[in-house]
Amino acid sequence: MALRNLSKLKIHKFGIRQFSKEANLVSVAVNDKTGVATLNLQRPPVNSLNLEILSEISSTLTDLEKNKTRGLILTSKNEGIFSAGLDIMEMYKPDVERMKKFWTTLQDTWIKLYSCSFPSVALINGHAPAGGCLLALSCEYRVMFKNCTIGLNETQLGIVAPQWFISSMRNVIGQRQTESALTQGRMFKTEEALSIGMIDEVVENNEEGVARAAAFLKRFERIPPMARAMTKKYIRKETIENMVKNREEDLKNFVTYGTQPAVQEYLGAYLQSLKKKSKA
Ligand SMILES: CCCC/C=C/CC(=O)SCCNC(=O)CCNC(=O)[C@H](O)C(C)(C)COP(=O)(O)OP(=O)(O)OC[C@H]1O[C@@H](n2cnc3c(N)ncnc32)[C@H](O)[C@@H]1OP(=O)(O)O
Repeated sequence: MALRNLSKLKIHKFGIRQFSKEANLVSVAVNDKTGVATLNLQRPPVNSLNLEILSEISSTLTDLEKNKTRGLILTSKNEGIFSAGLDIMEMYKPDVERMKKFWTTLQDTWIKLYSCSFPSVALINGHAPAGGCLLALSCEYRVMFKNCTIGLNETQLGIVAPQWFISSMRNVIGQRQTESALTQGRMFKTEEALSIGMIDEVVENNEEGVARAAAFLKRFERIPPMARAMTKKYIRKETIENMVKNREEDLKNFVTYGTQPAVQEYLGAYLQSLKKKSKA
């Protein structure tokens, strides 16, 4: 078995092996022929990122790295929503110890995804606000469904995107577009995201999305993996090192800032507005 730490192995025809974690918040399918792993986010209802799903994504990335995966497609089982971003319940009226663990796990997940040696594609088959956008930006290529939205909307919630969120966006769309997008907390429609280079391709459906993601990964078939991985490492080095160097301070900032009464008020009001909308 290639991925020892992943449980519930099932062998499917066409050489696709399906893996699910015990808690089933993510599932992984590895194509035996190409070595490409598809990591599905599957936390109902909207793939919001809480401690548990982040832990699963993080440990899956470790397993994929150990098992010399040839490529990653990160997507959602819940068509229509890629990920609703960080689970606001982890930040609203938090238990501070859990809040720290949550943030540390988010940092770990980002470091692993941003620095993974294998090529990565986000197949954004639904809305991708905030933390969902961060996951997509951390991949090397983005393929997105029509009629969806993506962006770092933190300022709209009255919160501030951390430096490494900002860097992840700046490295894709540049300083000017990032400043404009983040100060407004702007969510981009698919076509707008394409026009500013936040995504690379637009697709009609899952079948086309998987094909386009696979076509991107195929570009590396004849590139020596070590040369590819080292080049990616050099290009992303500064962003990763800045984050790693400052991660204690980043954690401290998150807790201090996140627990401020004004921020709690914004988060509470935002949660209420989401709930009201879902009941309407
Ligand atoms: C403080 C330092 C910086 C911290 C950085 C934070 C970055 C973040 O990621 S903050 C999170 C930002 N996320 C959002 O703003 C997205 C909010 N959600 C949505 O816009 C929509 O839910 C959606 C477009 C993703 C999906 O819309 P849809 O109509 O399909 O579903 P809803 O009816 O809105 O939601 C269903 C259900 O899920 C709850 N929910 C939605 N998003 C979140 C979330 N991020 N965290 C927790 N819960 C969420 C929503 O309240 C509904 O709950 P109920 O069914 O109980 O009413």
